[in-house]
This record gives sequence, C-alpha cells and structure tokens, in this order.
Amino acid sequence: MRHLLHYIDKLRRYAGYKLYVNLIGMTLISFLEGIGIFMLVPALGLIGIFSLNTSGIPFVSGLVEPLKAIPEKTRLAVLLGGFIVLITGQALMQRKQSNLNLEIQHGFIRYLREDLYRGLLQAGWPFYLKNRRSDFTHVMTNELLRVSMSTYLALRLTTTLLFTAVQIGFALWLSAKLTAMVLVCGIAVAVYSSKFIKRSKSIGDETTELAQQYIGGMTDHFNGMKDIKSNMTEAQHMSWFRALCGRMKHNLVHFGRTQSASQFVYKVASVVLISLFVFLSLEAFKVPAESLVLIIVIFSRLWPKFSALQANWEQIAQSLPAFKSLADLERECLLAKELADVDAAQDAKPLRMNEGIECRGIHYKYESGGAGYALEDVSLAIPVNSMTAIVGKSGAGKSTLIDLLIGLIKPQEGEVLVDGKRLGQEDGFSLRRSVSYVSQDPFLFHASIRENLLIAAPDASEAQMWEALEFSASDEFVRALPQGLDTVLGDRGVRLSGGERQRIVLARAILRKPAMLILDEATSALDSENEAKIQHALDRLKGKTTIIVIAHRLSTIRNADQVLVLDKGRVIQRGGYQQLSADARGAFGKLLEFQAGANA
Ligand SMILES: Nc1ncnc2c1ncn2[C@@H]1O[C@H](COP(=O)(O)OP(=O)(O)OP(=O)(O)O)[C@@H](O)[C@H]1O
Repeated sequence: MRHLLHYIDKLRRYAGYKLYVNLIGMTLISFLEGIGIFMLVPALGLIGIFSLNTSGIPFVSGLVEPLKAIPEKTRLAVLLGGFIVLITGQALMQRKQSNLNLEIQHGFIRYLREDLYRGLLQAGWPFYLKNRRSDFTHVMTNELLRVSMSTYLALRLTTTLLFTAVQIGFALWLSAKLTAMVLVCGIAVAVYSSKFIKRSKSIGDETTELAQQYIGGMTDHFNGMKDIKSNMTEAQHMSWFRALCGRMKHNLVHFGRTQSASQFVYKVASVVLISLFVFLSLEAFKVPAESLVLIIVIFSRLWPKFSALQANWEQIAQSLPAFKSLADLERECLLAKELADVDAAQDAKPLRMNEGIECRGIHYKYESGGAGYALEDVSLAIPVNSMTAIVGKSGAGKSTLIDLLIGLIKPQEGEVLVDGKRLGQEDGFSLRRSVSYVSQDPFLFHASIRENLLIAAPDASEAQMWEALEFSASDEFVRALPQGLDTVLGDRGVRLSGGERQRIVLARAILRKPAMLILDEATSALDSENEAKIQHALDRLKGKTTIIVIAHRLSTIRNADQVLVLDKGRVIQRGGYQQLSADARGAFGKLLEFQAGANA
C-alpha cells in the first residue's frame, strides 16, 4: 500500500496541474451523465409519456413550470433536444478527457521507464555484480507496465468514489431510509468480498515470481542456444518451459476466476437488493411511485459502480507485488548510485596522469561476509606510459585487479593512488574517461560498424576510423564487407567471428585515443599472424600510452616493461620479462615452461 501511494505521488509530481484537470473532467463527465439519466425518467413523465407526479422530486419540480409554458406539441422535441445537447456536450468532454488521459498515462510510463533506466545507469558496478541482469529486464517491462496501469487505475478509482458519493447524496435526499439500507448491504457485500482482494494479492505475488522466471529463463536459454543445440538438450528445456507456461496459465485463469466470482456475488446481491427495495418501498415505507422509480434508476447506475470499484481494487491488489519490485529496484539503484548526472558523464575531463597508478595493501572480497579474498595485500606500481603485463592462472584475480585500478570497485582495505594521490569520486570518473578497456567478452551493439566505433568517439573522422581499424588489423576484412563501415553487425547483418569481433572492439578502444589502454585477454581469439600485427601496433604505442595487458598466451607479452604474476589473489612475482623468464624455478618460469610443453 505504501508503494502504491509512493507511485500515486510520483504521478502527481509528473503530471502536475494536468492531472487535476483530468480528475475534475472525469468527475464532471460522470456528473453530467448522472444528471442526464436522473432527468430523463421524470421528464418523460412530465410530458405525459407515462403518468408520474413530479412535484416531490428535487430539481425536476423546478422545471415543471417553464416546460409547461412550451406548447404541448413541441414539448417532447424540446425535451429530447435538451437531452441530446446535454449528452453530446458530455461526449465532447469525454473525448477531450480521453486524449488527456492517454497523454498522462503514456507519459507516465515513459517517465517511469526513463527514471528507472537513469537509476540503473547511475548505479556503480558492484550493484551489477550482485544482481541478475534479466531481473532488470523483467522489472523494466512487465512490472513497470503493471505499476503504471494500476497507479492510473487507483486514481480513476478516486473519481469513481467521488461520483458514487454524489449519487449516494442524491439518493439520501430522495429516501434516507432506503439509501441507508442499500449502503449497509453494499458494505456487507464489500466486507464479504475482501477475501477476493486478499486472494488477488497472493495471485499477484505468484504472477511476479512467474514473470521473473520466464524472462530469466528465456534470456538464459537464448544466450545458451548453441550449448542447447550442440548438446541436444532441447527436450529438457522444452519440459521446463512447458511446466512454467502451465503455471502461468493457471495463475491467469485463477485471477480471472477470482474476478468473476466476486462479480457474481455483486450481481446476485444486486438482484436481491432491488427486489427487496421494491417490496419494502411499496409494502413497508410507502414511498411514492415516482421516488421509487428514481431510486431504482439511481441504484441501477450506482450498483455497477460498486462492482466496478471491487474489480478495480482486485486489479490493483494483484499489481501490488509489482509496485514492491519496482520500488525495491529504484531504492537499490539509489543506494548504489555513483553518478550524479548521466547526461553530464561525457563532460568529465580525461585525467592527465604524470607518474602512474599505485596500489597499496589492497584487500578485496566479493561477498562482504565471505571468507576468501579475491585480492589480498596487493601492492604494485604501474608507471605512466609503460607496458605492464598481468599473468596468472584462471581465478588468480587479474580481472578483479583491473576493476579496482579503474575504480569500478573499491577495496575493503588499502588504497589506489594516481600520481601519489587518492582519487576523489570526480577524479575517478576522469580516470575512466581516459581509459579504454577491452574486456574478455568483447561487446558490439546491433548496429553498423561505424556506429559501433562512434559510440566511443562521436567526433572521429572517417580517416581516424580507418586508422583505428588498421591498428587492430581489421581494415582488410571491413573493406571486404558488403557495405564496408556501414555494414550492420548482429542478427540481421553480418555475423563476425570471435577474432573479428575482438579486432573491431580493439579499434573502438584505440579510436578514443586513451591515456591508458587495458586489454583483458583481448587478443585471445586471434591467429598468430593478426596477433603479431597487433603486437607491432602496441609497440608503436609504447612510451605514449600506459598499457596493461592480461594474457594467458605468454608470447603476447614479450615486450612488456614489467610482468606481475598473480596467484590466489596475491602478487607472487614481479619484474621484467627477460628477468622473470630467466628464473626457471620461479612462478613465471614454470608458466612459460608449461606453455612451451603444451605447444610442443
Ligand atoms: N562477480 C563475482 N562474484 C563473486 N566472486 C567472483 C566474481 N567475479 C570473480 N569472482 C571470484 O574472484 C576470484 C578472482 O576472479 P577474477 O575474475 O579476477 O580472476 P581472473 O584471474 O581474471 O580469472 P580468468 O583468467 O579466468 O579470467 C575468483 O575466485 C572468482 O571466483
């Protein structure tokens, strides 16, 4: 409930005065509709369509004299004309109000989407280490839509309530006793029906859980389709999917049944009530016939509002878990916020490094309560414009060390210094702006090569792009593609081999003209010839750019100025390539020996 109020408040802040105009419009329309119906029956009685004494009916009795002044022949036409004008006016207002409705409703969805996406972009990297990516997709698609629709529904509910209150007012005026009786019955039905609200909420919990499993499972399956195909595990996946779809179907049917059960209760109650009404009015309270007609007209309009209120409330209750998911994600993003302004991220000035980066006594563990450190007591220095190679077995902590060096994660103990100074938050962003990082898992957008390159350097010229492609030994194959730089990569475009992807990503990294270039297994998929070309290109950068290379293939780091050997999160050896390789008993010497044996 707290979350629902939070989003109603958001809607209020988003839509401003338009929301109030809309709410007033909605109430006015209901009111006009009510008046139209309220007037019709007695007015028809007045002109003699059927016999009815109108003197006791509020409003209508005041119209009697002016209407009587109209010649009898034209009275019906005038009356019906007035009715048409009233309802047309109401329809016109309704049209305007529907348009405003659409504007606010879809604007609110857009507002929530942008707000959440901004929050996700503002969150720091540790937040992404903790959470499953498909959960973000789930909240940004299913849950966000459920929330925006239900927030709006909740607001409509208030106008329905308002309108219902006005109608109850009319009814009380006509017959307090009968209205009180209907209200008591209405409250009794609502109390009885509260079990449907509770049931809707628990169905909603299951809807959220199932939708999360659906999106998570689909993401995993499509990402792992090659594994599924090559290992022939289609049947297992199909049976998982079948079971999940069965549960999803059951969940939706259950909710539908809950709604129809509560509507059934309201329908039966309505017919019982109306019959009771007529009976008591005529037999016990001796209500005049015209008042009885009016009360029946009013309540035949009022009762559907009661059941609509119930249906709306069930819909909202079913969406309450979505409110919680969205609010929780927003809160977590806020707690993990590292970037104050996403749009100004580009404005951070790249850092000019004069001496280099240093780590002192770094300790880092992924799970704060966990036992093992990913990095333990790591101290090292990376001089500016030098080439440093980080080697070690899988899981030694190499990628973790890079994440710490560029400020993606913070050590629990120890510090990272740039030019001898501990970096503040803003300097950290400047450092990242001066870094180009090519990860183990090269990522290209589903767009043209040109667009993929320009993401990193929006102002780069065509010549600069070709220069970067040449650096990464990819100019030849890009020239051979059907549309060259404008060839679209991805599903509907050209598919690239692992090595080709790595080379395009490398070109993108170089195009940024970074002060520090970090290559994390960035050439692992290349053949020896292309790798040699990149080695030469890196050699040309030496002395101008700080280069950090992580490589399992030790031949690629032969020209490094310093080699750091990591094992189980600790630096166990450091020195020049020649110096370390000369020590056959050292850790690096053993790695070299092992690789030489493996290649023989
Ligand atoms: N997101 C994570 N959550 C928890 N533990 C992690 C996470 N990422 C890495 N680790 C753990 O931290 C340790 C160091 O991992 P890291 O990825 O830095 O090793 P690496 O040397 O780069 O390995 P590789 O050569 O296989 O890429 C490993 O024990 C790993 O299991």
